[in-house]
Amino acid sequence: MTFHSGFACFVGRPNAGKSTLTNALVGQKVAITSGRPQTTRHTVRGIVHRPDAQLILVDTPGLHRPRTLLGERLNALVKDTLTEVDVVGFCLPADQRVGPGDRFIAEQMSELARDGRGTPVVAVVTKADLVGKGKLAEHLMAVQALGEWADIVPVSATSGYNVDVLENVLVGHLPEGTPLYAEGELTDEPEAVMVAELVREAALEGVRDELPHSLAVVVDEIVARDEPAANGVPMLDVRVHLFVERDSQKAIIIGKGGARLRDVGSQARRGIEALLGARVYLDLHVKVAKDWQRDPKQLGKLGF
Ligand SMILES: Nc1nc2c(ncn2[C@@H]2O[C@H](COP(=O)(O)OP(=O)(O)OP(=O)(O)O)[C@@H](O)[C@H]2O)c(=O)[nH]1
Repeated sequence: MTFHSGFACFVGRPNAGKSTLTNALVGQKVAITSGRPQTTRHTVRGIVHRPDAQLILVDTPGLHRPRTLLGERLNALVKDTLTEVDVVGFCLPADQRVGPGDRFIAEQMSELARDGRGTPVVAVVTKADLVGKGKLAEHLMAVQALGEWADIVPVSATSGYNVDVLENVLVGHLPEGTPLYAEGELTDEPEAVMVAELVREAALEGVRDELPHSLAVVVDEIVARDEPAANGVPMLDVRVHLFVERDSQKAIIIGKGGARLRDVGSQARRGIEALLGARVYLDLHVKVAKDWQRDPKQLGKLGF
C-alpha cells in the first residue's frame, strides 16, 4: 500500500465556512469558529490521520482585497501558504451568490495555477444544507463557470454531507510520502495562539460594529502557580492584552462598570481551562494602540 501525505488549505471569503470545515475533517475543534467574519488571523493546522494517508490542513485567514497594511500582510501570509500546499480548497457558501469577492479570489487562484507549481484547486461548495437541491445545482453551475477546478464538491460541515468525499478528493491530490506528524497529533498550533483566539472570539461576541478589524489579542504569559494543585489540577496565571485602536472601542470592550469585560473573561476562561486542562486565573488588560493596523512597528509587536 502506498502512503500519501501533504498539505491542503482552504481559501474563501470571510464566513465561507473554512474553520468549520477544518473541524469537521479533523473531527475535533481545533480552529476557532465564530459567526463574525475574519476571526481567523493565524494559520491553524488540523491533521487527518488515515491508514493510507496524512492530510495536514492549513486554515488561512481568508483571502480578501487589501484595504489596510494589515490586509496586505494577511494576503502575503495567504499567498505564502498557497505556494507551500499540495492542494487548495476554494470555499464558496451555497447560500450566497457568487460575488465580486469570489471572483477576486478566483483570479488569484488562476494566477496560482499558471505560475508556481500548478497547484490544483478544488472548488468546495460549503453549507449545502442551507439550500434546496435546485438552488444547489444552480450554484454548482455558477461555480463551474468561475474558473478551472480540479474538482467541485458540495459539502455540509454541520450535517456531515460529503465530508468524506471531500477528504478523499483532497487526499487524491497529495504526493506519495511518509507521515509528517506522529499519530494522534491534531494540531501544532502553539497553545498561546489558541488562547489568544479564544479571548478574541469571546471579546467579539455580540459586538455589532467594526471591531473585528480593530482588535488584536496578545498573550503575555502563561505561568503555573507554585501552590500545590487542588485535586491534582494545576493552576495557571494567564495574562492577556487586548489592543484596540480608539478609546470608544475600549469602552465597548470593557462595558459599563467593567461588566462586559468580566463576561468576556469568564467565557474565555471556560474555553482556556478546557483547552489547557487546568484551572485558570485570567487577567485581561485592554489598551489603545492608535492606528495599529497601519503601523508596521505596532503590527510587528502584535505578532503580524
Ligand atoms: N448551516 C451551516 N452553517 C455553517 C456550515 N459551515 C459553517 N457554518 C457557519 O458559518 C459561519 C462561518 O463559519 P466559519 O467556519 O467560522 O467560517 P470561516 O470561513 O472560517 O470564517 P473566517 O474565519 O471569518 O474566514 C459560522 O456561523 C458557522 O457555524 C455548514 O456546513 N452549514
